[in-house]
Amino acid sequence: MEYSPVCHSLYAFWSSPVKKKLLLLSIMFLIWVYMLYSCVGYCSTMPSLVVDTYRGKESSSPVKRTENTGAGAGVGLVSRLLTKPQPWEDIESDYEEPSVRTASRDLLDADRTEEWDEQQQQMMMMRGFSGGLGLRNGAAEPSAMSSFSSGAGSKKLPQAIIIGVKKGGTRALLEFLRVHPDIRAVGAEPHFFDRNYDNGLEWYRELMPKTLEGQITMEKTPSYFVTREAPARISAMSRDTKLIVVVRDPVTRAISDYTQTLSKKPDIPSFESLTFKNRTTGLIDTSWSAVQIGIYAKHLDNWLQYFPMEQLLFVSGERLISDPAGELGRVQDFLGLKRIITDKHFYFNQTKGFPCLKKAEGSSKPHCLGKTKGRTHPNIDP
Ligand SMILES: Nc1ncnc2c1ncn2[C@@H]1O[C@H](COP(=O)(O)OS(=O)(=O)O)[C@@H](OP(=O)(O)O)[C@H]1O
Repeated sequence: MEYSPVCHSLYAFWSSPVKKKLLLLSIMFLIWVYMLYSCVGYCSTMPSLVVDTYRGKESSSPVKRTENTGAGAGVGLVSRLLTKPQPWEDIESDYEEPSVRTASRDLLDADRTEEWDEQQQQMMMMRGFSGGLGLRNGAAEPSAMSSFSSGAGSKKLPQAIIIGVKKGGTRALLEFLRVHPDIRAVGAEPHFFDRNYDNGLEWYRELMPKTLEGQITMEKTPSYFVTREAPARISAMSRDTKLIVVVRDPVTRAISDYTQTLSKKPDIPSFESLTFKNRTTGLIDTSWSAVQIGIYAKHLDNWLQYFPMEQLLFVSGERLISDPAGELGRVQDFLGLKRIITDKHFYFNQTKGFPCLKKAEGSSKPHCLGKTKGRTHPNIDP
């Protein structure tokens, strides 16, 4: 047999117990790194412990809570790196459609400004997050680090969107849906098809959580329903997009909208005086956004120019409260998913006065929506 220096040094290496241990340790280290890599990927689709700790401390403004500056920004970044956006984020939709905004009173403009700041913060955070991880010029170009930290799967444009309506119960629906293992959703409202369209589809896709084969990517932005350009834009992204609209009695919806504004600006005029142009004749001011958003048929017409009725599902905001499992059953059917979310996922919380999840996604504890969902409405003359 021919003498081989390679075989000889390998033999010499293997016969030394210290070197043998070193080799084994290196192999174990490599396996550990591989497992860590896989786990990070897996964890990114798993409930988050990081965020749960602060989520437990109820606050009405999680965005402000975590993502402003200093340590908070750090926690926000880490949580976004390790987890998908969290359920039960109690972000509100204080938008107004532009036409409505012009016609509405100062108070609602101010209201929108406040919300706009909050949304901007959120978006800036998203931009900062993407930028820091290898995005150039807003184009999706994930760096090695981003691929590493966000794990398995790929980011896809949403196949289903909750497009409205504001104050209909959209947050409850999204958070209930997130319990389903085949649904992955963005926690915050991306506002892509109304405010951020110029950022481009790649920017939008980059906001999405990674999904595995067969999983559905979702988002909710209730302002889409009343945005004139939204149907054409969504159709241009994909004509197959499934659209979900949570509708609620338009009068209750208007009061809910008003209550939200009132909570931020207690000095606004009464609901009645904003509703009527002339109280004696009963002439309603349909240009007031709270009324305008509730003219569902008008907005729906716009959607039907681009999508067939079969691609739209109307969820009852009222039944979402009285029979959440029933409504969730309809939604799962519509999305072509197995009915996994059932009665056993919900319980009625007497204190909250609403159905809550026995175990929210991301937690083993029961969870209700935060205090900005389910406000006490002022008494309005029937
Ligand atoms: N389970 C559960 N818990 C709490 N609240 C619930 C729930 N299901 C539906 N709702 C109703 O959701 C209303 C808020 O609607 P949205 O989430 O669409 O609001 S927003 O447009 O995103 O700001 C909110 O309206 P208000 O009661 O006026 O606050 C609730 O009535």
